[in-house]
Amino acid sequence: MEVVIAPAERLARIAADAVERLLRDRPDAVLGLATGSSPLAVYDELARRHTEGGLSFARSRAFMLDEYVGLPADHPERYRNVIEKEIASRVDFAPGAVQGPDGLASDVVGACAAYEQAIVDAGGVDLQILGIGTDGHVAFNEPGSSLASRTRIKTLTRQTREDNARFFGGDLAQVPTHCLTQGLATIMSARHLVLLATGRGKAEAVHQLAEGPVSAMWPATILQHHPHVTVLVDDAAASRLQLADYYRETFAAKPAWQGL
Ligand SMILES: N[C@@H]1[C@@H](O)[C@H](O)[C@@H](COP(=O)(O)O)O[C@@H]1O
Repeated sequence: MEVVIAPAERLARIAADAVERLLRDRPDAVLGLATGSSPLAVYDELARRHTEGGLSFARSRAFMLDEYVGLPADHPERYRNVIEKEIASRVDFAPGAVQGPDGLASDVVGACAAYEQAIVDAGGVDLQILGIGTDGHVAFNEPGSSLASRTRIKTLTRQTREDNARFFGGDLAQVPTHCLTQGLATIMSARHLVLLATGRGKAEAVHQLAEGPVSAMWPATILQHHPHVTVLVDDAAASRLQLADYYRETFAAKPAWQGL
């Protein structure tokens, strides 16, 4: 696991560099897109590079991590609509190239199995962008999630619903109680995981992710078993890392050609 500590604007550029390097090398690469506020600056940077630098997504495909259950198709907080607004509509993905779990499916089990199959049929995710919840969840794999889980329905914790109430006018009652989410094993199947976290509120989760024991109580800790993980954090999110100095020295000495 590589931990990079840098100001938030630089983190977004570093993540965008990894996406750009992948797409220039393999234009038909498969991306994994996350919602939440953490990746927004990365999406801004990618949209800018598309407009100003000719970075093309036309041959690529993308899979979303998760989706609320039951939000109407036109609800602005439905993750499919959030991803459309924040990145898909700002670049040149082909129609239908961005997929997400169907939070309105009547056959939930079938929809989750179909989503897993769609990812496999696409050849798997090459680069997965991730955020992390304050309780250490990734996608919507809440504490207690099976470390071997696949896409399925989950009940959201009160903590996550409170964290996300800000997107629903601060009204907890408007936040859905359930979601469909890629499982931890699904996420672990992606070839490169790039996780972004900023702010002191994420410091404990980031410490557990990088330095804690692997445990379902901090679901993100499963990433310690992945061979290619990049954790991009600002000073505040890094404030509880025991090995922060080592991570800083290592990244400062890293040759540019290595990329992430
Ligand atoms: N399902 C999303 C996660 O994918 C995201 O990582 C998390 C953190 O969000 P933020 O980046 O806004 O802190 O929020 C939600 O729960």
